[in-house]
Amino acid sequence: MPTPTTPTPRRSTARTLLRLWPYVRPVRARLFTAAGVAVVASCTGLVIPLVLKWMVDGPVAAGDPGGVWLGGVMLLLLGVVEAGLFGLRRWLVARPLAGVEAAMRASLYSRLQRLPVAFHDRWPSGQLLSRATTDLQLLRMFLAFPLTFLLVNGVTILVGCAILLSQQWMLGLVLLAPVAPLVVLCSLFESRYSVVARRARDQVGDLTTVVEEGVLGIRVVKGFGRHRSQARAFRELSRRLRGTELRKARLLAGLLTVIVTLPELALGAALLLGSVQVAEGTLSAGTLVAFLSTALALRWPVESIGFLLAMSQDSATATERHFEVVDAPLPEETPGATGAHGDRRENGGPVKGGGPAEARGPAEHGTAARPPGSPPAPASSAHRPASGAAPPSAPASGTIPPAPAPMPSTPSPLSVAPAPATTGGLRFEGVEFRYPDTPPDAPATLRGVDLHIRPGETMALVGTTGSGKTTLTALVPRLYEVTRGRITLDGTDITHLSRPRLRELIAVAFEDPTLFSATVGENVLMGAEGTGERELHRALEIAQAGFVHELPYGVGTQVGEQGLSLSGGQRQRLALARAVVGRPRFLVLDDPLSALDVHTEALVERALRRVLATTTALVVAHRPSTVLLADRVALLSEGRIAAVGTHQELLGRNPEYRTLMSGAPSAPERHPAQEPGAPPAPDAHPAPGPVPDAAAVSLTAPDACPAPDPAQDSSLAEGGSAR
Ligand SMILES: Nc1ncnc2c1ncn2[C@@H]1O[C@H](COP(=O)(O)OP(=O)(O)OP(=O)(O)O)[C@@H](O)[C@H]1O
Repeated sequence: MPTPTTPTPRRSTARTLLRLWPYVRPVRARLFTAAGVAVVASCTGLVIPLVLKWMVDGPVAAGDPGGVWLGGVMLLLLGVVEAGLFGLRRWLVARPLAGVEAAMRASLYSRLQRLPVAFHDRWPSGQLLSRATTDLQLLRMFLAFPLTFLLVNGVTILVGCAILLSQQWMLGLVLLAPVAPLVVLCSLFESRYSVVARRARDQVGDLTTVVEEGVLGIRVVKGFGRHRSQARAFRELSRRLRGTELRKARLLAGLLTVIVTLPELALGAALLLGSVQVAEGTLSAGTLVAFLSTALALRWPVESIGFLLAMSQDSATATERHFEVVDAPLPEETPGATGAHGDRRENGGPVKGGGPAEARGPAEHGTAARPPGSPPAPASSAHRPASGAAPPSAPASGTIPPAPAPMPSTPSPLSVAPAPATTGGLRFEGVEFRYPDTPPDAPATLRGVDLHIRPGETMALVGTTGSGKTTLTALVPRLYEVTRGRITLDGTDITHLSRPRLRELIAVAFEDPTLFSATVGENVLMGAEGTGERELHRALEIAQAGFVHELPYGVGTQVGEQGLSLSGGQRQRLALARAVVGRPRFLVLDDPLSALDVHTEALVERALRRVLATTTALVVAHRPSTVLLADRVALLSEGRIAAVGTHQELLGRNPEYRTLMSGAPSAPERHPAQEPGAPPAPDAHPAPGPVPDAAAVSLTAPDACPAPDPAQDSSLAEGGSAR
């Protein structure tokens, strides 16, 4: 795929511009009519010299004032008609071309939304912004002006040349003599100008990136007093862009000089020759006047060719850049991926111990069909009692009521009965992941990750910074595609689910809580389309986001761009509310409480516990307090799951985990049995004792114990829960 630094190989200008046809097609009738009107208007202008010839050779020569007046009126009428037709052309194209620009922008934007995160990782945002704004403006201008006038002026020049030749073929040939050198010159200009035009557009994109970074990062720039270095970077890029624009101007000036000079020389020669012929009596004065008037009427169409070619080149470059994004391959959908219908739970999810929440019929769950060979559904996957579950009649109190009784139905994946504990839940099987820009000789970020989060279970994911936790969580909603292995949700490979379906099943709260320029309510409800006020308030309560009620307009308050008018902790709570508002079946939280104070964190944890009791969740955790939300903990180390167990188990037997949780700066020890990739095993040397914060950790001990999973490592099946 091309990137801003590796543009697509250049096609001819005409072929590149022809790619605009699908956008122009809907307005072709108006566009062709407008072009026809402009041709008529331009040719009307060419009739004026013929009327002049008639006047000079007729009424003027005969001293007939009535004829002269008649000629004058005819000239006036012709001028009015020409002006009126050009006005009509403008009116015809203005509205449809604004529509073409809007359609192109919409298609670009929709493509940007659908392109994989890996694409956005590689493309600077300024390059995309400039493609969506200035490039498209340029294309609209091209369709409105140069495209029409290339045609109009071409036809005018041809008709004009025919008139010249028919009036006096010898003078006509003199006037046409510069055509051959001009054609060669124009083609040379095109090849040189196209390179510089592309460079200029890309530099505009780079400049936009710097402006965007400077504006978005204004706090850092000011905080570190970096405005001078930012300004320097900006000036340097501006200087380069200026240089490129000057090069463009020089090329265009060179072309224009020749385009103006050669026809002027030819016109001078024709005038001289014509005057001699008039003097010799071989040419009438009227014919010479008409000839010169026609030649002068062709001056603008000829001289404008330089500008029109330059604008066409700029537009071809903009078209190329537009299609580099629009042609970028979308992530592949597995043929037959299951449906896009909603599976939002109205009555809660797979309630732990509260009944087979996943055992719901298609009437309740949409129409997704179970692929052949899907495992049969067992009676229940719940393995601990639901804590804090409210009865179905009172679901808005921050608790999630148990699911209704199973309905007899045709099974469908992820929407009916729970899969067996061995295959149900969220499972990573031999998952390997390598970022596209990772050098081939560098190790993959994730290397053979095997992890099973049982239905209804909460698994904490811990690991040193940069160990790949965020990367692993990003694979679940398919923000990136696994390089090898697979991820299953209740036994169904996520690549067999359509993306809308997958997004319905999984909610994610990222480490960096991005908010949009919208109201608080809109930001939260983004997590579940069509969800009402009640759910919104439930989600805000879970996330302990009561602060929104103190905002000037409550949930209707606009948050600034990227939510920067809110504190980090407030943004994080809104992001958490967004994740839980749709009562997702699977929840992926990337360190969701990192920006909260201890008091708020405890409150959020308490509410979150009730949500986690009804979902299958993977929670990236850096702190023991977050780890305690989980039933079990997985330690990610050097791209592999190095150990899985309860918090207490890992504290007892895994030195690396102990070090991580205690915050000790020393490098983690590693027992041979815990080499990366080795199956989790009990520590040969039991832990020497509680880590410094273990006592604090046990103070917030949980209210539920997960049942052991025989499918998991037997060493992990024993021991109590950290909760
Ligand atoms: N978009 C990307 N392109 C290339 N490499 C990346 C990208 N994002 C992350 N990485 C690399 O992948 C590795 C894992 O990053 P990741 O963000 O998953 O770590 P993490 O465990 O979540 O770290 P932290 O605890 O600091 O959030 C790092 O070495 C990082 O440099």
